Amino acid sequence: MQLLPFVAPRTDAGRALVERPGDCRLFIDGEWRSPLGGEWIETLDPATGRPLARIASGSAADVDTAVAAARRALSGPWARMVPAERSAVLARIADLIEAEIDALAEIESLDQGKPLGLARWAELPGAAAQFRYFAGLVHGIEGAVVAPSVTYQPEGREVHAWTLREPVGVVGAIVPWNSPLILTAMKVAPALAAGCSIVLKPAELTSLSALRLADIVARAGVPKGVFNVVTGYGATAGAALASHPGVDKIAFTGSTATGRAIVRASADNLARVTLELGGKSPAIVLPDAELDLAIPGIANGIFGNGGQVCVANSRVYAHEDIFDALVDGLAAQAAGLALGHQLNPDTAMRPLVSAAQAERVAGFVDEARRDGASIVCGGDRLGETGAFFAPTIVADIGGSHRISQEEVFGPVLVVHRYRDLDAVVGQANDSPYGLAASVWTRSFSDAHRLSRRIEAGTVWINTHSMFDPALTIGGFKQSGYGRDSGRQALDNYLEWKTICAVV
Ligand SMILES: NC(=O)C1=CN([C@@H]2O[C@H](COP(=O)(O)OP(=O)(O)OC[C@H]3O[C@@H](n4cnc5c(N)ncnc54)[C@H](O)[C@@H]3O)[C@@H](O)[C@H]2O)C=CC1
Ligand SMILES: O=C(O)/C=C/C=C(\O)C(=O)O
Repeated sequence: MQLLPFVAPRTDAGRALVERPGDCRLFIDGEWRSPLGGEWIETLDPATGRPLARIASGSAADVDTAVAAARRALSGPWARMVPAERSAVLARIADLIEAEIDALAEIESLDQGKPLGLARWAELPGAAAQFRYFAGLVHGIEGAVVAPSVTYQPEGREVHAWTLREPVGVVGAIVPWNSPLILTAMKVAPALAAGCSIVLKPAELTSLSALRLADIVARAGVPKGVFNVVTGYGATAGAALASHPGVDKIAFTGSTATGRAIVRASADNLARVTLELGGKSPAIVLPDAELDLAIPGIANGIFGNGGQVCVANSRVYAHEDIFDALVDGLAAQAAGLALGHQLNPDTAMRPLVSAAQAERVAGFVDEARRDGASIVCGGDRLGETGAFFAPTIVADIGGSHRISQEEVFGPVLVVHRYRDLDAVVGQANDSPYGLAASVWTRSFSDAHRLSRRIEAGTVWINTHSMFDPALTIGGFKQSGYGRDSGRQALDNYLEWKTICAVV
C-alpha cells in the first residue's frame, strides 16, 4: 500500500525539529537545566524514524531538585495570589496556546504521529479550553459556614465553624503519549487553579509539547518553581516522582499496570493518588440504531488517533438484525482512511506512536487470527518504519479472548453479534475495565435504561469520545479512580480544612 508522503512543516518550530534536531533540557525552578546524569533520549518522528530532538533523561536527582523547587514555591506568591489574579494567569496560558497553536500543532503532530488536523483543530483547542474552564472555576473555590451542635462550649460563649479549601500541595503529574498536551492540560489546569505547584513527567516518547508549555506557563506569569518539567523514562524519573516523600499528590494517566505500580510506590508517603487508566469500552448498537450516525461514529471512536485513546470503543456489540450492515459500513469506512505521514493534510490514519506499539498491536491480532478469528479488514503493519497499522476489524472471536478483554491501544475493533439485550449488558460489563461506553439507538428510553446498567464512568448516547472541559471523565473498576475535567477534577487538588472557634 502506498502511504501519503511527508509534507514539510510550515512553522519555524516544526522546521527546527525536522531540519536541526537539538537538545531539550529540563525546566526546573524557572530555568532550563541539563540533566544531572548527563543522559539524553532521542525522540523520533514515528512515521519516518528520523530524529526530531534529544530530550533530557531526568534522574532521581533531577526529580529531587524539581520537587524541592515546587515545595519552596508553595510558600511563594502563587499560593497568596487572589483568585482574580490566578484566574487571569490561567486565561493567559489559554490565550498563548491559542496564539501559538500552529507551532504547537506541528510539534505535537511530528512528535506523536497524530494527524496535524487532529492536533490543530481538536486536541490543542481542547488544551486551551481546559485552562479557560479552570480559570473560571478559580472564583468558585469556597468552603461553607457550618452550624455545629456541640453542647460543651463554655457558658455564655458561642461556637462558630467554617470550612476552607486549600491547595493539596506539590503535585506529581505523570502523563502518557497518546494525546500529550490535552492530557497534560487536564492535570495542570486544575492543579494551578487550586494553587498547587507541579512537577510534570511527560511520556518519554512525546515530551516536546510539554516543554513548550513550560515556556508558555512562565510567560503567562506563573512564578518560578510552580511548574516544573522533568522528562525521562518511567522507570527512572517517573518512579522517583511517584515515590518521592515531598510529593503530596500523584495525578496519573496511563496503563492499569503502571497505575498499580504508582499506587505501590506512593503508599509509604500516603500521597493522594488519582488514576485515569486503561479501558475496553463497549459500543452497544440496538436494532433501531441510526446507522448513518453509528457507522462513522464508531469508526471514529476506534480508528481516530490510531485507536490510541483511553476511551476508544474497541468492542462493538451489534444486534443480529443490523450486524452485517454495520460491519460492512465500518469496513467501508476503514477502507476509505488514507494512511500517511501525519503532516500530510490528506492523512486520516496516522502511524502509531512507535514501531514497538505497532508490534504490540500486531501481537494481539496475530493471536486472534491463530485462534480462528476472521479478519474482516486490515490486520497488518505497514510502512518503512513499521509504525503504521492498517485499520482492522476482527470478528468470530469469543468475548473472553484476550483481544476482547485487554486494551490493544491500536486501530483494532472487535465485533460481537447479540440477540438479547439483557444478555448483552452482562457481556459489556464482563470486563475488568469501566472507563466508558456508548449506546446507539433511536429510543431515548432504551438508551437511558441501558446507560444506568452499564458499569462505566461515561456513557455516550449516539456518539463516542466526546470530550469537554466541563464533562468529568474517569473510570469505574480497574479503569482508575478520581476524575479529570469538570468541577470534580478541581477537588482532586484541594484539601478541606475545618476551623472551629469558641467566641
Ligand atoms: N489509557 C491510557 O490513556 C493509556 C494506556 N496505555 C496502555 O499502556 C500500554 C503500554 O504503554 P506505556 O507507554 O508502557 O504506558 P505507561 O502507563 O507505562 O506510561 C504512561 C506514563 O507513565 C510513565 N511510567 C511508566 N512506568 C512508570 C513507573 N513505574 N512509575 C511512574 N511512571 C511510570 C511513563 O513514562 C509515561 O509517562 C499501551 O499499549 C496501552 O495499552 C498507554 C498510555 C495511555
Ligand atoms: O481530544 C480530547 O479532548 C481528549 C482526548 C483524550 C484522549 O485521547 C484520551 O484520554 O485518551
